[in-house]
Amino acid sequence: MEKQSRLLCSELCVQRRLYEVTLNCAILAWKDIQIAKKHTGRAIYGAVKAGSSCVPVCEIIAVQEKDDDTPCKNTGKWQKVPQSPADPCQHAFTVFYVERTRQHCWWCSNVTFHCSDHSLCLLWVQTIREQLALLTNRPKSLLVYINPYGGKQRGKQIYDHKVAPIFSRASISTDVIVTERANHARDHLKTEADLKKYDGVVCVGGDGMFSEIMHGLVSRTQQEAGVDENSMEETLMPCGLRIGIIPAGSTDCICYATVGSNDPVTSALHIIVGDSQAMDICSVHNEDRFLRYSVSLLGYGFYGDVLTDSERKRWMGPARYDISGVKTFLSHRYYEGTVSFLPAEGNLGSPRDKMQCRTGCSVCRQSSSDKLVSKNEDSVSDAECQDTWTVIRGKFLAINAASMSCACPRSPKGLSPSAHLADGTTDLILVRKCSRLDFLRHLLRHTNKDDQFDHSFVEVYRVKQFRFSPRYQECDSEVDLRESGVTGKRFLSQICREHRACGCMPSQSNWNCDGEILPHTAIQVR
Ligand SMILES: CCCCCCCCCCCCC/C=C/[C@@H](O)[C@H](CO)NC(=O)CCCCCCCCCCCCCCC
Ligand SMILES: Nc1ncnc2c1ncn2[C@@H]1O[C@H](COP(=O)(O)OP(=O)(O)OP(=O)(O)O)[C@@H](O)[C@H]1O
Ligand SMILES: [Ca+2]
Repeated sequence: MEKQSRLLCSELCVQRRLYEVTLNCAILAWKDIQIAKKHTGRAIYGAVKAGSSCVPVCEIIAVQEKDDDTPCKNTGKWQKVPQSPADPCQHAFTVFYVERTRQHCWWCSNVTFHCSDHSLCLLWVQTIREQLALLTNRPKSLLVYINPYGGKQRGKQIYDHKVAPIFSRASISTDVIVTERANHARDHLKTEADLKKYDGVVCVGGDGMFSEIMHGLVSRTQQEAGVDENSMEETLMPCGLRIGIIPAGSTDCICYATVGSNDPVTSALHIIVGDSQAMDICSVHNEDRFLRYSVSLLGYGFYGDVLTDSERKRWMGPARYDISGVKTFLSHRYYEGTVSFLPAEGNLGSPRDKMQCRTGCSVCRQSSSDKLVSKNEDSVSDAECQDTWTVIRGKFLAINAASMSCACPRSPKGLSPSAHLADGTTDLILVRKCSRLDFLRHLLRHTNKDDQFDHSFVEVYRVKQFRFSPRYQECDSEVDLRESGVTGKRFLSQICREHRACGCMPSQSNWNCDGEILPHTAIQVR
C-alpha cells in the first residue's frame, strides 16, 4: 500500500463507525480507526481482519452515489437520511466489488461509505471512476446470444435475473438475441453481425451453444482473412473478439474447465473485469473437407455412442447423458481402427505429470512463445516431420482427444486432468478393449482422485495432430462409396469373410465433437 502513491485518503463512516479510507491506483482500503488503534492486523483482500478490508481496483465492479432513499447496506432496511448538516452520514457512495466465496466462485459484494460533505463524496466517486476507466481490457459493449432451450431451459431466466443486473451496474451496454433455431447464432455471427460495435460476444447456454458461437466467429475471421478452412495446411487466424460463457447447458465443460465453476454470476463478473484465457482449437477434416472445430472432447466409441443415444432423449434435459451412459456402458461395444499421431515435442509436459493448467500457466506461455519463434524462423513444415508419426492399430472401447481437461460437474478433474487450455496440443486417450468391470473401474476414476490412466488397457499421448481410420471402409453415403470405388456389396463381403467364425457384426461408432455428431468416421485432426 505504501509503495503506491495515495490518490485519496479520508475519514468516512461505514455502518456508523469511523474508517480511514484510502485509494491508490491499485487498491481501495478501509480501516476501522478505533480497532486499528488496538490491533496491528494486516489487511487481506476482500476480507475483514482486525477492522481492515481492501479490494484491488481491478476487482471493483462499479461505484455509485447513493440516493437519499435507497436501502441501507447490510441491514437492508430503509432509513431516513438525517437532515443535520453536521451528521457524518448525510452523503454516501457505494462500491460494488468482487468477493470470493466457495472455491472458484465469485460474488458481487458492496460497501457504502458515508460522509458529511457532498463534494468529498463526489470526489471519491469521480476518482474511483477515473481509475476504472484506465482498465482498458474491460468490455463496454457486448453482443449476447441466449439459447432458451439449452440444459434445463433456464437460459433466459438465468440471464435476466442473475447476469443482466450486474452488466447494467457495470455500465455495459448489450444487444441481446434470444435464438429461434439451432445455428441462428452461428449464422448471424458468420454473415450479419456488425462485430466492430462490440468488445465481446456472450454465450448463454451449454457447450453446444458455445460451439455455435465459436464456429461463427472463427469462420468469419477466416473468411475476412482469406483463409481456406478446407485446407489442412493453412494456419488459422486467431479471433479478435473474446467469448464469455454464462453456463446454462447440460455439461458446461468449457465454462467449468476455464472458470473453475459453472456459476453464472462468477462468469458474469469475470466478463466485467475483462479476464481472458486463450484456448486451443482443433480443426477436424475428412480428406480435404473441413468438418468442424473442437475445443473440448473429440470422442469415438463410448462418448460417440453416449451422444448418439442421448440426442433421441433431449427432452430429458441433462439426465439424458446418464441414461445413455448406462445403456452404452452395458452394450459394451468395441471398435477397430488405426490411430496415427504426431507427438508433441519440447517442454509441453505430459498428460500424467499432474500439472494443472491455471491462469498464467507456464506451459501455455512457453508454447505460444515457441510458436512465435518458429513462425519467424520459418521452421520445418509438417511434411518434413512425416517420419515421426506413431501408428497404433487395435480394438478400442473409446478413443478420446481432450484439448482441455474437460472438467465438469460430472467429473471435476475431467477426462485429462493435466491437459492445457492453450498449449497447441490435445491429449489422446486410447481405451483398449477390456472387460466391463475394468472399464467401469476406469470410468469411476473420473469421479475420484485415482489416476484414470493407471490401467494396462489405457494409453495417453500428448499430440499435435492425429488421424483415425476405422478398420472397415466407412459407408457414409452413396457418393462416398462411389468416390472411393467401394461398393456396398464389397463392404458386406469384406465383413462376412472376416467374421465367419465368430458370427459377430463389427460396427462403426460416431465421433462426438464437443457434443455434436460428426458425419464421418475417418478424420484428420490438427
Ligand atoms: C460410474 C460413474 C462413472 C461416471 C463417469 C463420468 C465421466 C464423465 C466424463 C465427462 C466428460 C465430458 C466431456 C465433455 C464433453 C462435451 O463436449 C459434450 C458437450 O457438452 N458433452 C457430452 O458429450 C456429454 C458426455 C456425458 C458423458 C456421461 C457419461 C456417463 C457415464 C455413466 C456410466 C455409468 C456406468 C454405470 C454402470 C452400472
Ligand atoms: N432456439 C433454439 N432452438 C433449438 N435449438 C437451439 C436453439 N438455439 C441453440 N440451439 C442448439 O441447441 C443445442 C444445445 O444447446 P446447449 O449447448 O446450450 O445445451 P445442452 O446441449 O443442453 O448443453 P451441453 O452442450 O453443455 O451438453 C446447440 O447445439 C444449439 O445449436
Ligand atoms: Ca490443449
